[in-house]
Amino acid sequence: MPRLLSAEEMREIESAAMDSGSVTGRALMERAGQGAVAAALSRWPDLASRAHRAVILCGPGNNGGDGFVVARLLAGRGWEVRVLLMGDPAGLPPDARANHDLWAGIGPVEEMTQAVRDKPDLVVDAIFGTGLSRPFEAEGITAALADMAEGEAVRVLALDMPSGWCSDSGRWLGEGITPTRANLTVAFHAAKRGHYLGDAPEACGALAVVEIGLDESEAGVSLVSAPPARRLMKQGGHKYGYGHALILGGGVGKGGAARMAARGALRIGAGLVTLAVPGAALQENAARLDAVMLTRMNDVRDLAEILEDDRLNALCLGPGLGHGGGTRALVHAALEVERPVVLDADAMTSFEEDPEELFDALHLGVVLTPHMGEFARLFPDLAAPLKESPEAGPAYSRLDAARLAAERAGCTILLKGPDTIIANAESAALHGAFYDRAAPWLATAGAGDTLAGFITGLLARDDDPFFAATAATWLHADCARDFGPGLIAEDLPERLPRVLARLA
Ligand SMILES: NC(=O)C1=CN([C@@H]2O[C@H](COP(=O)(O)OP(=O)(O)OC[C@H]3O[C@@H](n4cnc5c(N)ncnc54)[C@H](OP(=O)(O)O)[C@@H]3O)[C@@H](O)[C@H]2O)[C@@H](O)CC1
Ligand SMILES: Nc1ncnc2c1ncn2[C@@H]1O[C@H](COP(=O)(O)OP(=O)(O)O)[C@@H](O)[C@H]1O
Ligand SMILES: [K+]
Repeated sequence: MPRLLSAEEMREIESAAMDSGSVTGRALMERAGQGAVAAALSRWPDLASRAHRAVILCGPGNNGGDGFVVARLLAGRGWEVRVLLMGDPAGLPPDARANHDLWAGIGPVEEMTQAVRDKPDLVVDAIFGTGLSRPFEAEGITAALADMAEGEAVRVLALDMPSGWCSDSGRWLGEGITPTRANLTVAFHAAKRGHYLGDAPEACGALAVVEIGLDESEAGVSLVSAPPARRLMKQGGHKYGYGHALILGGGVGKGGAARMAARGALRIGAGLVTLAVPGAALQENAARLDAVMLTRMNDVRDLAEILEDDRLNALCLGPGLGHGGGTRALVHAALEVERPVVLDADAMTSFEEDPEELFDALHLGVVLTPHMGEFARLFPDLAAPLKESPEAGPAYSRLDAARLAAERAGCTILLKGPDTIIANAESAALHGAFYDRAAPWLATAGAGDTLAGFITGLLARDDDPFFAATAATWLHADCARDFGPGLIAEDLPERLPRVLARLA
């Protein structure tokens, strides 16, 4: 899986390479500029066909240095280039200063003021990249940038990050200021976490990652990619070899969520799936189910009896289960048998008065699948800082929140959203439904229930919770993308065969 870096990890990789003597900062900066120009011309071939006009906004650090390189390269292609600098050239770090001086031999460096007015073909945002450490206060500059960018024909190219966005958290660091936006963001060496978190991906427009000659490393968190097909296919054997998932369902008229979860578990390859519902709801469920089996479960005693069959090796509680003491008792009974279990929706919310009661009972085989609202009920202190405007970068992120929650809960947490985070005590991974994996059709009722079912099905197949959660998330988004507009949650399990066949 590709790795997503924090600003600090990126700096460590750069310094290690420079200290080893394998590369200089100047060479890295030159390649960054070259990569950015190449990425822009490849995305917008009309810009490659003849010379155009560019305005380049350079900041006081090395991001600004990249901007000077881009200015020089475009001028070399015959472009008319206007360069504006925020701050004093004397304060630029050495590599940026060197590139400033090279540019100064070609054209003027204007002072960046709020009064920039222009309508170029390309605006290059090289104000701040990974070094943004304080709130972004340049309101006039962002307004000028937005003004220049207005209109169909103008393209905004952001170097590393649209300025003002925190590259660690994907959060906007300019409270009260209209956020910057780009049409294309070019990241150097590796994508940063902020390219896949919060609102930043939308602000980035498209994302291109360019090589600047640094070695791959194990630093960072994984960006979830396609799961290996061999772990998802069936290789002969008996249905019990693929496990038996038990999904708990709600009462009369409340069974849809659990039925979708059950169908998801079966489609993803659990050998057998049984839905357990109160006696009064048996008939309506029987009318809606074929391959999914049905059993009666009126209360926690019934559940304990059902669980005496230890072939039921993965459980799912939450979708449509109802809120309150009855559900809490069921969750305790399910956790006591120490089998892999997904706790979703009502199974989490039922503990909002006393989350510790839940945490005390959790074990390593559990996957909690909250969306942000549910997360805030179980981990109010970890969610609260995400609602406040960050004061400095690198800012606290959803990734940080999910990791801390996983540590506290002692299990795997899957924090849902367009940026889904999967974390346990050892690892974290991020699935970004952005760029070429956008799946906005997942914003539909019941999408989360099917995801819970997908995870449960993989747990029944004996996959470990972290793999089950990451693979299910990827498949879930792929089903949505494969279906496209018009998607409703029932469609998700029905798309799995196609998605799985393509992976095979
Ligand atoms: N190192 C390399 O070799 C390579 C680096 N590369 C490029 O460098 C970028 C990282 O460079 P960077 O670390 O210099 O950070 P950058 O984003 O330019 O900003 C730092 C400057 O902004 C200032 N500042 C911060 N916040 C502020 C605020 N709110 N308002 C006002 N000022 C603020 C801060 O001031 P300070 O906090 O130090 O006082 C400092 O002057 C990276 O994104 C990539 O583009 C590539 O070329 C590859 C090779
Ligand atoms: N805009 C979006 N882009 C990508 N994925 C999304 C988007 N909105 C929601 N999702 C995904 O859809 C699912 C919704 O789950 P949830 O909020 O629990 O819905 P429900 O409770 O209706 O089942 C999650 O997996 C979430 O990651
Ligand atoms: K930038």
